[in-house]
Amino acid sequence: MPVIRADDVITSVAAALQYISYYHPTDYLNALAAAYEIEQSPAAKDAMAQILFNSRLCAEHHRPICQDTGLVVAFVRVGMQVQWDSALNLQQLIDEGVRRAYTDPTNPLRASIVAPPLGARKNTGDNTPAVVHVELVAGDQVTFHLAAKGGGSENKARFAILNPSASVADWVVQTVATLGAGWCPPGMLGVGIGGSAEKAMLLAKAALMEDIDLPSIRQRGAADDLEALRLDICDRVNALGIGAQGLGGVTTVLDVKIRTAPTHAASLPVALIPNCAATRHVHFTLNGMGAAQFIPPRLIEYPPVIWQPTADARRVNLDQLQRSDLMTWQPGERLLLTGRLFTARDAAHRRLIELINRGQPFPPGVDLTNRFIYYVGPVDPVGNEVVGPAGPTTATRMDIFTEPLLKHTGLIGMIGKAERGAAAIDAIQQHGAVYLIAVGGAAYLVAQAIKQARIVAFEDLGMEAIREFIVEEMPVMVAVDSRGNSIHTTGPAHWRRDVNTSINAINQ
Ligand SMILES: O=C(O)C[C@H](O)C(=O)O
Repeated sequence: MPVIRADDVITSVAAALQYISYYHPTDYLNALAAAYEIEQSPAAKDAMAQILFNSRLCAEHHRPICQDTGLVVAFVRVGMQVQWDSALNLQQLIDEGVRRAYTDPTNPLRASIVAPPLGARKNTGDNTPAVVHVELVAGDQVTFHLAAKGGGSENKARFAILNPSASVADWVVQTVATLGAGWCPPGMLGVGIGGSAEKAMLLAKAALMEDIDLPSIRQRGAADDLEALRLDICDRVNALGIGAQGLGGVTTVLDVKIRTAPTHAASLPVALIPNCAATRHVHFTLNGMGAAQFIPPRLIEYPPVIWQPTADARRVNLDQLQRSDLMTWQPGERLLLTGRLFTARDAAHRRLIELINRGQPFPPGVDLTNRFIYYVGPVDPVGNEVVGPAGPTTATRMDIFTEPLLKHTGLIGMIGKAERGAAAIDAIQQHGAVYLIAVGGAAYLVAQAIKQARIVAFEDLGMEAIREFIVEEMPVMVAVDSRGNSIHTTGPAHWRRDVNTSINAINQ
């Protein structure tokens, strides 16, 4: 009877999480490289190039692909014949592995978990606890499927109980059309169909742990109804024209994974969970013979994509910028920013707005006059770094804070990722401000442009503290101009097409 030792679980979980923080799964890289080749939208192609180049840099330097190093989700299948040599329970073993991985001094990962979820929402400091699902199965080994799921894509999870005669494909396509780009496409869709409400969600999440195989299914033709459904959803979602980062383009999803379970005669539960460009998952098995080993991918097999800023990018000096300078910037225009900017995301925004509402001054060092806020929560630095990977977070969450900040602080622009809502766009237009985007999922590449970083306020918020960054040629794109025109509206509208056109494009 195999004995599973505590230390083997802890060591394997820690090694697995480090591994997926800097190595994209090969199937995802290959699928993205293929999508890059056929992409016709210049903006989307540029974003894909940044994601691919970032991936290579991370693999070379063993630093996280994305600043959001995720919430750890573990699906564990425990063989009923194994014995355990452990004083800790399975949740505690996995949490100890998470703790070690996220506080590893050679590659610290960002602690993103807050508890309790309401009220204080204090960062737990080591990214614990993980979300653990356990299934007892026949056999004499324990299989772990681990993922580090980004918050932006998890936020776009959706669920419905459809009428049994409704079309699942229609629901998925219509739902994806409402999600915006905060889930960082191009990625994957996990779909769970059947079971009960909670079972459908678990099926959708578990489906995302599978390798990408839709391109090979497309080549040989669907073997059953489920494969046909996957192809249909994939083609129709791609025909929406959302594209990489929501900029408009040919590819939004690289695969659609579906798992099903029997359900009640009255119900058709369906769950949808997207996975972002920083897709991270791995599996391993313990059988009593020691900890799992993870073989590094061969860098020589990485897609040979080197990203460079385009020659026509506008160079912007952030330290001499006036509101009036923004008026000539066009949606889709590429900029290289040099100078000083501030960072702030969810928790810092809440505090700034509280100060405004109470009529109190901002902390010393936080003067937003003629400045930009970058929505980011970076990874801690190592070695010679001034900051770790520092890609943008979803701007939409900051929409409710945008009008008061523009009105009361002299702020002239924001940098984030994904679209803005109508109220935020109105505020941007009203105040002659702009909204810029950096590429989500290219966090280590973006961080190369950050030359100095220091915390200036709310240090207790950890990664959510307000920092001052000095950047040099930070690559961004104008997403909403000072007249309120948004590339997230015009881009997808331009690239939307009927399904047949989309199938032809992908088959070429
Ligand atoms: O938390 C972050 O840094 C990003 C988040 O995953 C998001 O996509 O909004």
